[in-house]
Amino acid sequence: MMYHLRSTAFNTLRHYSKDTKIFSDKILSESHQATSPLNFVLGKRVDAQGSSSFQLIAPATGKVLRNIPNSNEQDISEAVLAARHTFKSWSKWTGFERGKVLKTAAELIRNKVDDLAYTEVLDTGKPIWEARYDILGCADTIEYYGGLAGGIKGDFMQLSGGSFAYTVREPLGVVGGIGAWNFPFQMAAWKSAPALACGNTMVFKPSQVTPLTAVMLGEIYQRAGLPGGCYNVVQGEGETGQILCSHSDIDKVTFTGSVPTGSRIMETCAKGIKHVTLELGGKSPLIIFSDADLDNAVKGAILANFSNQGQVCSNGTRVFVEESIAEDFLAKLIERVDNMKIGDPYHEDTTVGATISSQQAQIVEGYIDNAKKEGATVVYGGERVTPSDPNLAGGIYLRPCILVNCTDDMTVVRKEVFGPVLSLLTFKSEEEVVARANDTEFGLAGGVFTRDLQRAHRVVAAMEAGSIYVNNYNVYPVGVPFGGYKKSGIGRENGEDSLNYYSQIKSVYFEGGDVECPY
Ligand SMILES: NC(=O)c1ccc[n+]([C@@H]2O[C@H](COP(=O)([O-])OP(=O)(O)OC[C@H]3O[C@@H](n4cnc5c(N)ncnc54)[C@H](O)[C@@H]3O)[C@@H](O)[C@H]2O)c1
Repeated sequence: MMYHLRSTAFNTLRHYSKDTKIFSDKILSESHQATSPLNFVLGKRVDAQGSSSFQLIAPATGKVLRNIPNSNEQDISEAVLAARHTFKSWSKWTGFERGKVLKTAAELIRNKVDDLAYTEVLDTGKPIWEARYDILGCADTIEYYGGLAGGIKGDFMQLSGGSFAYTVREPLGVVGGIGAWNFPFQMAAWKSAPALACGNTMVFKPSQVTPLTAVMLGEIYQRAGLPGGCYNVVQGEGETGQILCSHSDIDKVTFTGSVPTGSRIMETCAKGIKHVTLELGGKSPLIIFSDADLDNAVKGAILANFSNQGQVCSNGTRVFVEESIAEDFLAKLIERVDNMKIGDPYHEDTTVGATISSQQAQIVEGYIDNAKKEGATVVYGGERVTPSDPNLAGGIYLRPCILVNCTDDMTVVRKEVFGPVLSLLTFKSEEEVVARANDTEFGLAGGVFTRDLQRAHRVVAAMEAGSIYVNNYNVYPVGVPFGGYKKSGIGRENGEDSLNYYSQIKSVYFEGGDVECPY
């Protein structure tokens, strides 16, 4: 994910600069984040008690920032207990009152955007303007759910003889949230805002790779008037996530991450018959017909592959280009990608920051090597770049990679790479390309570039995916639902529909006459 705003706003933000402040704010942010406790329970930062720990490494520099203890059963029980206790009162607030808190939080996020963005870069290595963009999008999302909260309501049905029925939309209880590392603040915001709007409370576990900004969101909610215990954070690796999902007092789990972890979480939740929402991986197709506006198609392909260092779940990494324009498309694509600036993510003009970790970089490079063995050709990039600043020597910077001579059966074309690797495939007919586009276990997103309206609608109708873009890619305006078909997930986030996944319906029958009983 995820760009919420229209592209004009995107360009404005891209050039918004506070260069002179960046360095000092960055240092401040680093020192604060290196020492303060990172669990958040009952409205306060607290240290976890677990005996094992993990390292927090800044992707931009490769430097170890600190060790963080894994939250153990005791830590999780305390957080869940706090959430359960506060649920009793929070769920009785009116939707309008809950909405006011969310709207205040959105404003506080906007006021704190630089601090949040610096910290997000520390965690992720993404370019600062992208981080700022993500954070402002989250403020919009939280405000959006603040607006919806007051309108959450049930139905009324008049029945015969003076009887009637009504429904009440009630919260589920305590929600366990688990996030991935590519959009850390967004995971916390997209899950907590609809959950809180419905009257639930939450215990959120960010990815161990990016633990910092989910806690800052807790402090913002607190300042906005959210009662302590409504939103709690526990830090830890997979084992901590497992304990959270298995806790008997968790009513629902909302998860973003890979398919194998999602499958394990679903299994765990099945034992307790818990509600579950899964936002999982993808291998999405982007189809470019010969009548498309070529410049826009090239821009779309870049948005579909290379933002956030290619670490975007909805990326359209299988780029199908109609054979007759493939050569022109490739030439324009290479020219534009060659303008991308790789380096210090804190610089406003950087467009490719650091890959999240050395392990992830090795996975990406493994896919590229394997693609070459299977017959693909690297026509651009794929190699490591060493920035001139020695401070960045420990970070991993990968040049975006374009592969040609690809076939549908290659590993790189079938598996989610989660890095900046575009596979270019060609096609001859609409029927052929739609069948090939759908030939995948995933169904998160897809795109089509064409000027032919009827064809656009035909292709959209035939594509098996949860989000489809026509003549653009990876745009996520606030309010538009997001989620996957097939193995890409269950449920939807971002949009009114999300409220259905954080609430349940109570139906009430009221008898207006005497009881009719045949016995
Ligand atoms: N569909 C979406 O909205 C979306 C968005 C972003 C990322 N993703 C997907 O996320 C993946 C990359 O993220 P990742 O590497 O962090 O994924 P991951 O599955 O390795 O980890 C995700 C989270 O699950 C936790 N976890 C690991 N094992 C667990 C267990 N047994 N029980 C409970 N929690 C456990 C991790 O600690 C982490 O917080 C990609 O597949 C990407 O497509 C999907």
